[in-house]
Amino acid sequence: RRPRSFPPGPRAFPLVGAPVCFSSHSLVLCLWQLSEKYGKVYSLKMGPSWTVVLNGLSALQEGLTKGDHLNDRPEFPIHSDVLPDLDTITEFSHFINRLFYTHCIIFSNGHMWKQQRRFALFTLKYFGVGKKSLEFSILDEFMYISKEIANHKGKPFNPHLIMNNAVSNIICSLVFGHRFEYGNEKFLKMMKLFDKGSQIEASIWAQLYNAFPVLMRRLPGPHHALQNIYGEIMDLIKTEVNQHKEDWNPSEPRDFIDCYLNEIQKDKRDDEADAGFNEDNLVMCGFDLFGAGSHTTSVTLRWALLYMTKYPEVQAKVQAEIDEVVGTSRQPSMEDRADLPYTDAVIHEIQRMGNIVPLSLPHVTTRDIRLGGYKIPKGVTIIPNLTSVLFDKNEWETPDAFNPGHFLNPEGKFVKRAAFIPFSAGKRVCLGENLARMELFLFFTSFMQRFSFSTPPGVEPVLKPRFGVTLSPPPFEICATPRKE
Ligand code: HEM
Repeated sequence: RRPRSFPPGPRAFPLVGAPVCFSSHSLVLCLWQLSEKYGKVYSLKMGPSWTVVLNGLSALQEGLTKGDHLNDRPEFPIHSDVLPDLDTITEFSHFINRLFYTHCIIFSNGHMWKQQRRFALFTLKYFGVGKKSLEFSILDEFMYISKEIANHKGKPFNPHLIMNNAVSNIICSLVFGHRFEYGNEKFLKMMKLFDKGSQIEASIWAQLYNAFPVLMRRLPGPHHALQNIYGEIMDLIKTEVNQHKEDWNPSEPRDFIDCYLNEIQKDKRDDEADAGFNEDNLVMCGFDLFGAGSHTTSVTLRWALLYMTKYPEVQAKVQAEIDEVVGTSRQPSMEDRADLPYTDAVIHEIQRMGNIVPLSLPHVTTRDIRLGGYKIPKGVTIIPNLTSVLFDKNEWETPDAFNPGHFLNPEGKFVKRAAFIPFSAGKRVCLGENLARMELFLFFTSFMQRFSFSTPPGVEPVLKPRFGVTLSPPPFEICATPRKE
């Protein structure tokens, strides 16, 4: 039964909750449509637990940006509860499995989360997010993928792997201090494991596990493979940590791992700190940065290419602007952004329409609170429905159409929009927002400067998203024609 003074919502059935929202394909649509019936703040039962969904900019702002009562994450049994197969995993994986996800950035809470997040933000900034050094790494990486793309000689190819490789290498440079050749065995293994892991996380098995852990623990299925997959990724990161320790010089940190090793020493000296800086959490932080940072940016870049094939007139306008401002004799730089308002608007519109993290990540109430006039008790899961803001007809002139004009004033200057929140908002806003924005701008402008993209002859671009860990484009092939130097 719905608790008294709780927000309204669809009828809940015993055990299953609101079954209408159980199919992953329609979950985003379903949650959005329910707001038309029940209002901006409504509740529903997902499996056996109550969830409150926030819709529209003002409800999200009220929930996420005022106070710290929504700063925590709920616990997911699939992360913390699946028992490892002790015979097939290493000792280290076993240790990780027991602690799984309790102490890293994305799913940690309280003091630990604050310290780890603050450190990660500081370190990403130190190694160049927003600075020239990282800009060079991104532009350098573009030269590698540009060669790969040129090798296809205008023939159709699937850009999925190329985008993944490029973006993952940027995280590798920051965390490990080096990039990998695309054919490197270890790199390929890591990409494959992350792919497999996110497929399971996005499957109905994971949803069922989180809803009915006691039952799913006893039933066979792919959900049991997750811990081994993640254990293997952790082992790969651990190898990098061990290599770093061999020639680590505390006064000259080379990357995220070196800085974290320094922090571990500081934490050991300070008995009071208890901020969780230890080697296991270092590995988990690395895992989080890869997990959250590679797939998201790579999916957005794939949307970008797909939208450019769908709207060749927009592509031509972007290319004309880049030709005029940057020319062809040098690579684009972040300093060009202010002079490329149309290109910037197109990137923002791709992110709005791509809507890759449609329901953000879940939060949980840390105490009894009032939201939208309703009383919500401590411990209730909150879903910030970003889709309801990114497609709100009261916020956008043409919410369902691809229209870069949403981000341009009548003089053609770029304008910020409060309802542009693909990275969410508040204290738990995406930690990699600045990095992602840099990557998207530099990769996209470089693509447009060097190539023209089109669909293979006779093929129409399909923009219907696939629901997984993110909303991603369906697999597609593309032709890249080099532009004149
Ligand atoms: C286009 C690219 C990206 C999008 C759209 C995106 C979106 C998001 C969203 C919606 C959240 C949840 C925020 C919330 O809970 O309210 C999030 C969290 C997070 N993102 Fe991103 N993200 C992107 C790229 C990145 C990158 C490149 C990194 C790598 C550094 C990253 C690291 C993280 C982390 C660590 C969190 C968890 C933050 C926390 O719990 O404190 N993201 N992201």
